[in-house]
Amino acid sequence: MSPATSNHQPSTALQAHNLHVHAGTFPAVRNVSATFETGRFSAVIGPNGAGKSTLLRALLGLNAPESGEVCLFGRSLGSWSRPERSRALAYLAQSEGLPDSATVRDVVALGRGAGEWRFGLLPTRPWTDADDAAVDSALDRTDTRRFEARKVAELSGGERQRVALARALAGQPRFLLLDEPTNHLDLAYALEVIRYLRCEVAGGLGVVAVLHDLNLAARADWLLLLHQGEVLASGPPETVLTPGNLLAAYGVRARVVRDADRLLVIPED
Ligand SMILES: Nc1ncnc2c1ncn2[C@@H]1O[C@H](COP(=O)(O)OP(=O)(O)OP(=O)(O)O)[C@@H](O)[C@H]1O
Repeated sequence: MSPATSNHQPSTALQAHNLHVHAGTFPAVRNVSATFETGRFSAVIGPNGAGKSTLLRALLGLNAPESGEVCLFGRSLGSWSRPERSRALAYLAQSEGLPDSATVRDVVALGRGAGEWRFGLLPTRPWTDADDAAVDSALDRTDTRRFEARKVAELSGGERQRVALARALAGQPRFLLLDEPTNHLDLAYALEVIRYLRCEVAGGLGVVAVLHDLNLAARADWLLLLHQGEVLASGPPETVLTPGNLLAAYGVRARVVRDADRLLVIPED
């Protein structure tokens, strides 16, 4: 192949190729293909039971597909070692269990593998200044440094969510996959989480977030709309959040209006 026709660009994406995934015995994800880029805020949307969480878990390698493949940076996820994979892909589950008696700083340090020290396991490598710097940076970027010495038990739900985010960021992943990160958060905290994620995306992180609030999803760069386990639409918000797609996916009539630079979904039912 001549240099002009060869593709020397390394892939920067997390990709699903014709993915079929079962949840239990139920075919929850059916023939899904999608490309999630680094430096892009992608949101997975769709009604309850559409297969969003199942897809997210398959992208993380936590659910093995029945058929199809997940590739990270052009390599099948199955060929990545577990430590390699968990360094590249961070996950924020719907309700993150954080150790109540630990301090915020100790919890964020767990994102660097500090559990080995904290829980008396055999450390596989020494703790370094670079680890401290990564913890400091994650605390600063999530505005949690000011309560780093407090115990997790003393935090509000919104503060806990930011600490969980800081823990994930401390590991310096290439992708962060989040399952309903704004669940149980009030409007201000929800917007704040989206704002922190947007800053990380500007720094090159790939974000893939399952979101139920379509007006928050409208702030993403790219959307994947699932319906009954299949892709109903994908692309920039203005091409996905259309009255026709919303009716097909949710069975709800809605107007989609543009306010300044933002889309707003207004249900009419
Ligand atoms: N262990 C299981 N056994 C059988 N069916 C399951 C199992 N887990 C999930 N399902 C089904 O798979 C489908 C997809 O579930 P999934 O949790 O991926 O959907 P979701 O889009 O994330 O839903 P929600 O928005 O309600 O969280 C649902 O119909 C669900 O009932």
